Amino acid sequence: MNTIALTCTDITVDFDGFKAVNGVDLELARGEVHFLIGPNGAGKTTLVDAITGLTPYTGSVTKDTPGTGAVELRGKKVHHIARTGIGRTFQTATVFDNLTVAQNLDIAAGAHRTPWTLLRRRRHLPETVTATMDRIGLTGHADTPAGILAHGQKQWLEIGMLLVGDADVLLLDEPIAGMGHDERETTGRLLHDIAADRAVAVVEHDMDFMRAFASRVTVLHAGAVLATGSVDDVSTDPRVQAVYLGTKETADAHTA
Ligand SMILES: Nc1ncnc2c1ncn2[C@@H]1O[C@H](COP(=O)(O)OP(=O)(O)OP(=O)(O)O)[C@@H](O)[C@H]1O
Repeated sequence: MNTIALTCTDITVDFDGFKAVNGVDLELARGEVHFLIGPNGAGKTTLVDAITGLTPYTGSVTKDTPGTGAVELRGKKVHHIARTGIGRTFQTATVFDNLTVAQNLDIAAGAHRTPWTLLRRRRHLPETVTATMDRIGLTGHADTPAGILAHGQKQWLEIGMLLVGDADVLLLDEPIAGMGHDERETTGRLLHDIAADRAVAVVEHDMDFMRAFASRVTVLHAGAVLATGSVDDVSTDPRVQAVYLGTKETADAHTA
């Protein structure tokens, strides 16, 4: 039985009267790669923004950490939320282009070190850095400046930076955008590898990737949850088919 790491209850984000997210309930469980899908404007990114503290909302988000218990995240600052173990990537990787792969990971692993010691190349990297580099397939690029990595490799580095920072709930925004077939497969396997003892949520538009790698799927439409369940559950749901076939009126009728 997978344990719940993050619980969103009745999340609503109101932009001057427009509810971009409208009463969303969502549970992310350890051991699962949970895909958040939905048409453009469905509210996926806004929901992630709310969870990570970038957007005000009503409702509740609780993070459950073994040994610590449940903590309410609403009202906490972005860096406090990150410190509870919630890590996020963006569509455009946010790595330090001029630093090497190893240095990027070392910095993410060493929040307690001073800026000078962070920038100085170390003779021995911490074990967590070398192990993570191996895990994300970048050991051969340890001394490569992150700025010249391929797009996919940058995404893997960013995921690695969350791992060395001890994130155990990962929220990834379109991690395979711009990747070729082999990179996608590698990314899908990496997501399942890291989800073994973490909760991983993936905002995604690529339905083939979702079908291949989702443990669970939540479909958002017009700010609300349209369906949640296994790939088969949501694929055969007439409301979901209606949204993706473009017959929005049918979906609205089903939701009402
Ligand atoms: N700061 C904002 N102010 C007003 N409206 C916003 C703001 N941010 C997002 N929106 C609107 O909220 C809705 C949801 O946007 P959001 O980016 O969360 O959707 P999405 O499901 O992530 O879409 P996509 O798949 O295109 O990235 C959209 O209609 C968007 O225009």
